[in-house]
Amino acid sequence: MGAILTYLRIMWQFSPPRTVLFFTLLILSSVTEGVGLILLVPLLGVLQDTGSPLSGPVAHLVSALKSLGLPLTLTGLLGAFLAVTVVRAAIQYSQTIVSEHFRLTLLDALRAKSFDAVVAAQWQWIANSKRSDLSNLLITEIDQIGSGLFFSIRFLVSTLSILAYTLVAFSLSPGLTAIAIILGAVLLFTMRGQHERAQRLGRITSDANKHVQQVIEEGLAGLKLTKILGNEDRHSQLMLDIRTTLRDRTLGFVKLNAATGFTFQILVATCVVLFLYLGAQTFALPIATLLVLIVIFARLAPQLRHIQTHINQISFSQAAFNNFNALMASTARSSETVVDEPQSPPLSFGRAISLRGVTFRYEGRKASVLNDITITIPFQKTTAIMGASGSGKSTLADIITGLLSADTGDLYIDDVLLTPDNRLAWRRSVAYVAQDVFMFHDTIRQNLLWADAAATDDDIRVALQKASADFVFNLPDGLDTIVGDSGMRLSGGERQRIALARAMLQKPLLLILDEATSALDVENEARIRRTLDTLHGDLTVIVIGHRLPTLENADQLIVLEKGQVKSAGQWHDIMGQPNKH
Ligand SMILES: Nc1ncnc2c1ncn2[C@@H]1O[C@H](COP(=O)(O)OP(=O)(O)OP(=O)(O)O)[C@@H](O)[C@H]1O
Repeated sequence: MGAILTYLRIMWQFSPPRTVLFFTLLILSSVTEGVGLILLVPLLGVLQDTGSPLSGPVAHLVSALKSLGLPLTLTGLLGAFLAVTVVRAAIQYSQTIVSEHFRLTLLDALRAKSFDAVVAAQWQWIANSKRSDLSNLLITEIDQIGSGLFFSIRFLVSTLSILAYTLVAFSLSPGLTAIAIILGAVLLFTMRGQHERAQRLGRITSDANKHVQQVIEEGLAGLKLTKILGNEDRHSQLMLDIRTTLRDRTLGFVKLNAATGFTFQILVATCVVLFLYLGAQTFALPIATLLVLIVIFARLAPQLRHIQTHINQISFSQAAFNNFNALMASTARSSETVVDEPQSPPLSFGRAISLRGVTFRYEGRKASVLNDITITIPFQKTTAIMGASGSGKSTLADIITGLLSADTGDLYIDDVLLTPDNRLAWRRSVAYVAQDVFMFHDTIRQNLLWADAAATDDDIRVALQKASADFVFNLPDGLDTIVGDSGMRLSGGERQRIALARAMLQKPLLLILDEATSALDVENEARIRRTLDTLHGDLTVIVIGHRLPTLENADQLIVLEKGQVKSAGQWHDIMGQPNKH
């Protein structure tokens, strides 16, 4: 019941007017259903020509029909019955469309909300998250929530129908209906163990779905390694195991639903037989009333069974809903508190970027990765950062771009302290090219336009030339060449040069190259070096790397060792040899 209330709350929070419309249609549908049923009593009376006195709501309805000028003949009553049925069908038609539209837009909003929450989370949260769990939540679990919503709506439809039938039955035979209500309540109570089982099955199926997503994503991403190691069979076996687990879980739930339906059908049929026997023998009801009660019970029985399976389905979807809530809570705690409007201008600077006593530790790690870093990156100069693998160079770059925030210490852009409020504005001034280049499965042009959607072909040409990536123009499809998954159809060096061109299109104030020339051959590395030379004096550049040729033209060299600045100064002071600048 708690889950249904939760779904109702979500519906209300999403759109109060649509919730009101949905419930209005639901109530109208039940009322017309009840009226149609009550109409059957005089109709059957006329058919049988019993002339037995009418009482309760039947009498009220008949006098209402009389006052409307409707003759209480067979034709008049059949006409009224047909009219009520048509109205009910029209209401049910609208109700189906309204509720499905409501459900789908609500689901869409939940998907967008969770995706936006992930995008707005701090980089460290994103880096620590399991990609496959996130995609499972955004695709499969949201679909599960959609099914929970669907069955909550069906539950409400069935409940109101049952209510309408019960009210009509009560007006025809209060004693008999009272017995039916008590028996119905006992039935529902005895079945509650099924709901707990459904909830448990929902939880384990949700875990199995996560695992499937992980195996599929990692399997596809690691296919090259799989083939080289000859591990195709191992991979297929892994997939088979997880598919079997998922199939067994799903089958378990199907069996649970089928068992619920089986038990319920028998119990309900027994009750109906009992009622009709009591109605005819003990309560001695007139035949018209008895016939209507038969119609009511015949309709009531499947509705009761549906309600059971609906509750099972809703309980099953509970795990997905809990995961969604956990994600929203976790992203809310780790959200970048950005006051800055996305359209505000990039944060500019004209003197230096300064880090003062910056310390940083990754969550779950005992030791700090960066310790008391105090450095200055001068405006329009080139700074090289060197250090052994794991010394903290990339982490330092992430702090400078504002992707990570220091645990202690400050980052100043000229005299402006970097805070959550101006972090986005600062990031718009920074271009970052990493060793692993990310590319969309799209054309080279679209990959470049990601940096500046308004760039013209001329802008693109200039950027490609600057980045020594004019090989693009020799490709058969030129800018319209599809790069493949993550740029797989290009060489590592080609990807790096396109990434550099993309950074150029951004027209940044600070360009960070994090091992960005590691995949280049000597000739292309020399060309990039020449590009950097032409940018020298116009752009502030940070080059992170191990390879001396790319670094040696820097104005300043910072050497990191185990997260600390080992030395900082001019190249020749540290390396004992002169450079060009
Ligand atoms: N997301 C993370 N969570 C936990 N620890 C991390 C994370 N990213 C990096 N580290 C750890 O932080 C340390 C510094 O990593 P970093 O990538 O900054 O080093 P680096 O100097 O750039 O190394 P390389 O030259 O090999 O790229 C390493 O010990 C690494 O294991």
